[in-house]
Amino acid sequence: MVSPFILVNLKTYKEGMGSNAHRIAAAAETVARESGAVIGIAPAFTELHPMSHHYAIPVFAQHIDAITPGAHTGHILPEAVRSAGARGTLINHSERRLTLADIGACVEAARRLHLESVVCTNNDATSAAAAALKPDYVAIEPPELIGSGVSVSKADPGIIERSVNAVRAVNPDVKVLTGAGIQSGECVRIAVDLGTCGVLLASSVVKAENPEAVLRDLVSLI
Ligand SMILES: O=C(CO)COP(=O)(O)O
Repeated sequence: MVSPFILVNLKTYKEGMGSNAHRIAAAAETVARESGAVIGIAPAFTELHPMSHHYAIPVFAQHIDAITPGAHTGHILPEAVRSAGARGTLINHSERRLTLADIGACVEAARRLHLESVVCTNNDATSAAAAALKPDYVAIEPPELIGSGVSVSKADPGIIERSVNAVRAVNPDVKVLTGAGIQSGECVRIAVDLGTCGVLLASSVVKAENPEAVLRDLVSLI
């Protein structure tokens, strides 16, 4: 099996800020090296540069705005994310929803700047729509399971399967991730067996007493 992509979204959890972000990134680097899995993190914007500077793991922004340099205030400039060392960016996370037009513009901006794009979706219809925009990844995350501790892999494998099929029907080059409640190697294994290339997750790693142990478990069945 090809090694899965494990992307850990640190959100704005206090357990994912400052020294905690360093602890999670160092753990990700160690477990990635040991296992051969690709483990990335999506830290707060203010942590992008420290994380990309100190660790040899892919670092993703949690969001970009579809703007170009100029007179905007309080926006996230895609060029700034790139120069802070990001490899890619989430777009349209359930906690940072965008219009379809904005999603399209963000995917375009990411492509122009050689940032990998991960468009988050909430069902198979939006997964198909996202795939039509030709991002690198579509990440299907049922919102009701996000942060619930109940794994999408076990509670709703059908939504993963339908999204994989929907994305393949539109554009087979677009890779699929899944997330919401992912917490173990078994969750990752089920997701990969259903045709995804990995998982997007947060709380089980970020809020863990021992993030390294959880990361090790996540890659244990690959
Ligand atoms: O929103 C998520 C990742 O972006 C999923 O969050 P949880 O892993 O906490 O359910």
